[in-house]
Amino acid sequence: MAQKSTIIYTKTDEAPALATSSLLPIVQAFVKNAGINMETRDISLAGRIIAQFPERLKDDQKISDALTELGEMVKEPDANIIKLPNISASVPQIKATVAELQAKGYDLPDYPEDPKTEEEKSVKAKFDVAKGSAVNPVLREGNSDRRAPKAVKNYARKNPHSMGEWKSDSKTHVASMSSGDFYGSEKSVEIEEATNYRIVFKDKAGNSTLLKNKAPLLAGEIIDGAVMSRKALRAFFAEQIEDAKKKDVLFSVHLKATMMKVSDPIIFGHVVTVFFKEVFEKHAADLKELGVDPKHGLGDLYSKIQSLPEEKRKEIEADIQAVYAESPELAMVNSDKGITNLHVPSDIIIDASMPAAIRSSGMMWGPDGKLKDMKAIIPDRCYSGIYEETIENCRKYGALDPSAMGSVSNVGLMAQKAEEYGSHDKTFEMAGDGTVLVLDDSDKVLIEQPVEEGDIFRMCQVKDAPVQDWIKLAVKRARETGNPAVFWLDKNRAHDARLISKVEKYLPGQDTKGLEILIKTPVEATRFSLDRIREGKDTISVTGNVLRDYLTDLFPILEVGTSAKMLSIVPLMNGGGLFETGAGGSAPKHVQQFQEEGHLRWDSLGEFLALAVSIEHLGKSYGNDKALILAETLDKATELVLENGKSPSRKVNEIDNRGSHFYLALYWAQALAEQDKDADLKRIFQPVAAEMAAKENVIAEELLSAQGRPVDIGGYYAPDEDLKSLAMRPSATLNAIIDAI
Ligand SMILES: NC(=O)C1=CN([C@@H]2O[C@H](COP(=O)(O)OP(=O)(O)OC[C@H]3O[C@@H](n4cnc5c(N)ncnc54)[C@H](OP(=O)(O)O)[C@@H]3O)[C@@H](O)[C@H]2O)C=CC1
Ligand SMILES: O=C(O)CCC(=O)C(=O)O
Ligand SMILES: [Mg+2]
Repeated sequence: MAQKSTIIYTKTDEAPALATSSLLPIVQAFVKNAGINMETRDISLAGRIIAQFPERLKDDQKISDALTELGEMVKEPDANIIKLPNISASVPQIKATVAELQAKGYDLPDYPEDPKTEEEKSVKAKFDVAKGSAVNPVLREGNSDRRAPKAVKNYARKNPHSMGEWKSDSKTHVASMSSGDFYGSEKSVEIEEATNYRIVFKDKAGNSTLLKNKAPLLAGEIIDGAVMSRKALRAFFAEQIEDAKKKDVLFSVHLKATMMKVSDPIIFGHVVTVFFKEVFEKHAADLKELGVDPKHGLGDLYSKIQSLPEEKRKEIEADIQAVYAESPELAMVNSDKGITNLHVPSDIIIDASMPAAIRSSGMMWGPDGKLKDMKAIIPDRCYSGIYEETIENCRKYGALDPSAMGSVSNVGLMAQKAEEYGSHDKTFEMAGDGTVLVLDDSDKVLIEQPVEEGDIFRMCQVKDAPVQDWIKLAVKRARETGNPAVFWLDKNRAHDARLISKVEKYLPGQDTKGLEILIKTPVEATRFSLDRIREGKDTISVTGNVLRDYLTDLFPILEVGTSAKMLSIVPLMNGGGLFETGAGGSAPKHVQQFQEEGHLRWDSLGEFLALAVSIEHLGKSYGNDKALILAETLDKATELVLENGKSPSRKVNEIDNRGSHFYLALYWAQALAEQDKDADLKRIFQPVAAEMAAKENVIAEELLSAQGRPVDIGGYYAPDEDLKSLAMRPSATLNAIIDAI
């Protein structure tokens, strides 16, 4: 049960987890004065794995299954959760976490790559609970409202971030399949009466295999079935490799293997084996023996061949080099370390990778460490057009101008595992040729798809209640802002055509008088929004779950430099609030910098914004006036952090994450001391503000002097809490003030 005065602050991974060690003690010291209890729940990758194996662990190693608990909590009206970004783990990340925990004395099993026994299958099933995007779909019991707050936008206009210039002769382009993809094969139905469905594969000989057992469907639910053809996909990759070479552009792949944790790793595996065809064919037997799985990338191959006799290993390495010599250059994730776009699937996450390239003149890093035009491979056509259109727009009109451009906010259909991002348990790689059938209780065929061996079949669902809630939220945002709201829906796509009918059915039930509400295909909507953005005008994008994800990185990165500065609210369908921090991820590169030189460039602005709305939600829900004042003053403090340039710098020996937290605390205390609505808060925070101001230089100095050398926090996925806290709270003077509040 969620308590009325409790806010849950999630403990996650990497940079946001480091930042939490510094920020949370400050926040707790402030909010307790409004009777708010701030508790943490561990949903980090390490925490999620540990929670799966209690029977193997000592009592002091066990942790409870916080994700399941929060998954229940979000259905209660009292829920108030601040959700920081967490790792959506690829298999290489899971293996690294297990190795780290084992070395720390946790008796965890190895990740079974190729489970054969029942025991191994059950172990793998447990790891799969923690794999990929395992957290967000569980917590997102509501649709999404993401936007750049006014203060953030104003700041960006006055202090525009760098933007790479665009040339009209840029060779950068997006390449997608022309047939055989999910887009081309999608079939969609709306369920009339509640029933159950099951998914069955019928082979050519008429033998049936049950792929998914009976699961419920509600009236009004939309379900889709689509297929990615293995043959068409591989032929497409082969063509594009040739074409990239001919055009002399970098070959790059952009997928979402974390959220699309079944389909996209398979697609990634195909591009790896087509690109390195000679290596995988010539050494097939050895690589099979070693258990190399192309779905995990070239990195997996490199690490597994280390156990081969030197001669054999060198032969394979030479064959890889021979492929490089013959092939187009690969886009690099880290050119210094030789890590390519095909090394690890979790390194090429499309929502962040495409906007980053568009911001850098449409270029990515090549093997020589220099920026170069690229071919962006996005195999499926469902959403790739938005990037092609944006690229085309920049080529035609030049880079966008952050000092003058408008804004595109988003209302995203996300609740109850909507659409593709809820499809993992309904996605299958086909074992043979035949037909996939989705059948209802009366054995009626809901969807039928012909398939061939190796094809990927995917079924998605979206329930009617979330769709209605989404339409309402769109109208609400249009009303609140006066901006046009555009539904990004493509009538030529089976699923979208059904959603359009729902929009047409439910919109008349809303008060839309005087509002501009449009429906456009994603490509048209991109053009419409970009035309407006160039005129300094704001537009609301109303999208499905995938475009929600893509657009809330794309536009923020272009508009304000990073999606970390987004306000990201999930009004839960049962009345509670889930407040996400920013729209980006856990920034692994920031941890690397912190470990090397003691500087954490993570910007906690997303946390500041989420905290303010969370505290405000609590204040409004329970008539807690002190909470309302804390929220209001926090927003003031956040604006001052921006205005006074107290955000983290990217460079060592300048203000970092910890310094920005100090200034937030100082400005927050000052705002509380200055207000006259609540005498208690004023009395408590006057001396705090005075002392912080008096000791500003000492504190700033203590924080800066902690930088400039390597930091050891006793681990990566499961760092030592004490070491982490020590590293993240290096100012004794500040700690004393905070701890005395
Ligand atoms: N909501 C969630 O839980 C999400 C989780 N993820 C997970 O995060 C991990 C990394 O994903 P990735 O695609 O690399 O995307 P990230 O958003 O983590 O990182 C991309 C880049 O964005 C910039 N950035 C992001 N957040 C901040 C911040 N708060 N302050 C300053 N800069 C920031 C950094 O740029 P620079 O390096 O230039 O400083 C960073 O390298 C993956 O495990 C992924 O699954 C991803 C998205 C959302
Ligand atoms: O859950 C994830 O893996 C990433 C989520 C994400 O990128 C987003 O919601 O913007
Ligand atoms: Mg995203």
